[in-house]
Amino acid sequence: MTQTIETKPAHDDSASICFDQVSKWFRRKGQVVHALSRVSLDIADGEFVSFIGPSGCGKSTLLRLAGGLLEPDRGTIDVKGETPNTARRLKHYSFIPQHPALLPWRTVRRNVSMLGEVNRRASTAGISAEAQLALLDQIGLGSFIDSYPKELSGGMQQRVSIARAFALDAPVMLMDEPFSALDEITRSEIRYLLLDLWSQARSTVLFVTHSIPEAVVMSDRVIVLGARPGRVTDIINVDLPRPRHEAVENSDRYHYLVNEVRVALRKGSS
Ligand SMILES: Nc1ncnc2c1ncn2[C@@H]1O[C@H](COP(=O)(O)OP(=O)(O)OP(=O)(O)O)[C@@H](O)[C@H]1O
Repeated sequence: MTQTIETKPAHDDSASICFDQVSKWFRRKGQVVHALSRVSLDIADGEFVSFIGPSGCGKSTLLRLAGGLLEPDRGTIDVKGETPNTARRLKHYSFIPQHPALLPWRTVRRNVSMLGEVNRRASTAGISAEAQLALLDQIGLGSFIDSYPKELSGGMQQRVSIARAFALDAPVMLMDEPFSALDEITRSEIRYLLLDLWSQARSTVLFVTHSIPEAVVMSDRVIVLGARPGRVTDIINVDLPRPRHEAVENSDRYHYLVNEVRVALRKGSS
């Protein structure tokens, strides 16, 4: 039997993003894939929420629906009082994809300023040029601002992608497995850097990951999805104190929460 979990009553006024009974089907080669079933979820302003679940359970689809790149077949999504489409036009979003997708002919500095230049005519052109340089410094790229992407390691390129997203200063950030292409040491370093930047920006974050430890370290809540069709099967509140640094991974509470998510995932996929 499918289960729908509602965290708060639908359309909580203080929520930044509300999914209300959202379902999505895809049609592929004459077959219908039921990607998401009746997802209801309220995400608070400034909350960091992770989505975790088995491959194909609809995590990226949820992100694309929230970002207005797909339309739900049933249900509604509200982003700061707007439809996702309008929110996209109002430049409410920034996005960190799995692969950095930098422009090879632009330096680090000009990759980071790029989206602000594109949005110049919108009300949100992002942070100032000086603030962008400070951001690059904070993320460890201060000596590489005039380098080209091909001169950087994969981890450094992903840092540029993160800086580019934060430079937009958008109220909602969508992150689709942003660390999955990185080795474990780089991944761990960058996740805490991202948390530092987020603690200053305080945007609302929807973060897709396959990593249980990562979901726990980063999030205020971990949303566990089950597959066929994709649906919310559990929600784990992460009450670890912030700011979080690597030491949090030594705490008993962290290990307890990692286990909670593991058990929820097992339960959701059985
Ligand atoms: N554009 C599309 N056309 C047809 N089917 C699609 C499309 N996008 C997604 N799907 C299907 O919808 C389901 C959910 O896909 P989605 O990519 O959201 O899952 P996911 O949880 O992000 O997967 P993964 O963890 O492997 O990245 C899958 O069965 C997928 O094949």
